[in-house]
Amino acid sequence: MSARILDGRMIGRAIRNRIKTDVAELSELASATPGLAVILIGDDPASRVYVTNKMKACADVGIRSTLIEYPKDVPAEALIQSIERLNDDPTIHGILVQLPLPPHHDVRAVLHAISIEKDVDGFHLYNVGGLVVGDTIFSPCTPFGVMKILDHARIPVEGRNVTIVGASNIVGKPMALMMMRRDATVAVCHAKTRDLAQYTILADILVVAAGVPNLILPQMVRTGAVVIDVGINRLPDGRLVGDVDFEGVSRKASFITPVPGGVGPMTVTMLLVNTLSAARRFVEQTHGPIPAPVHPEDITQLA
Ligand SMILES: Nc1nc(=O)c2c([nH]1)NC[C@@H]1CN(c3ccc(C(=O)N[C@@H](CCC(=O)O)C(=O)O)cc3)C=[N+]21
Repeated sequence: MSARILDGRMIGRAIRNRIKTDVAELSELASATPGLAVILIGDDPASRVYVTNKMKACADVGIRSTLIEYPKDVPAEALIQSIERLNDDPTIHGILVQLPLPPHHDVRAVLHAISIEKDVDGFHLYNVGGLVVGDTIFSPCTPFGVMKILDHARIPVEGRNVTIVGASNIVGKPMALMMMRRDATVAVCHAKTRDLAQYTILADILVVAAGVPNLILPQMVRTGAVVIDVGINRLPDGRLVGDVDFEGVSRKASFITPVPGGVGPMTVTMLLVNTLSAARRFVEQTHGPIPAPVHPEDITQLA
């Protein structure tokens, strides 16, 4: 068997085209151009590249974005004040604090200063809790992007065995909740899991977000499985690879996401989706209901 490639750039492009239309419509209808504020603390070059890419993606669909930079030793109070100003700014609909923060910063305190209505990363406790009970305002971008990839390829989730490798707050745990919401049977594995293969081999859908190159080998994957690789690892030779042995596993899986060009571009796309959704919400709260977007299916919904 040779797996079909789930092309995150292509799916992302299709969604971004629709966002572009919706952004233009919202700008015209309510003169509210969606606005995203990105806060970057410190001088991590990788973070800078990610932030630049996100802002470029915003520009492509007509979302205004503002970069606010702080040195790594910015006092906590200054940071919180800056976030509070953005919370009160009617031209800003989404706020993103680029992670990881430099050491010594209290990540929780920073994330929880963000207004839940502007928390387009979905990292605030309220939105995490919303995900648990099924009525979140914003879903975290990476697992949200994974769901959109599956939906786009019409891969059913209900009743299927989903194994998630990685239990982080930003990928593994919210991924598990989204899959449970769709009536999958979910196993979550992590660094302390004994005999990982015992769980991965059961998976109809395998989502890997561990940050370990070649963690998933062909013998660990069931024939015909759908394999979603969330890992991003930079090898010493400069190559970017996921957590899955792509060559080997492609021969066994029915669908597979590549790295690069799989989940990564979808993460950025879902940030745009959440920012659009935040702007719509703002307009509705200040001016009352707005007509539904032109598209029959609401891209901002988790489904
Ligand atoms: N507050 C916050 N929100 C985030 O969403 C967030 C964050 N902090 N910190 C870092 C991680 C990582 N992340 C990625 C986004 C896009 C790609 C992406 O576009 N990847 C390309 C390749 C990019 C490259 O060449 O390096 C791809 O997979 O094709 C990857 C990773 C968002 N993150």
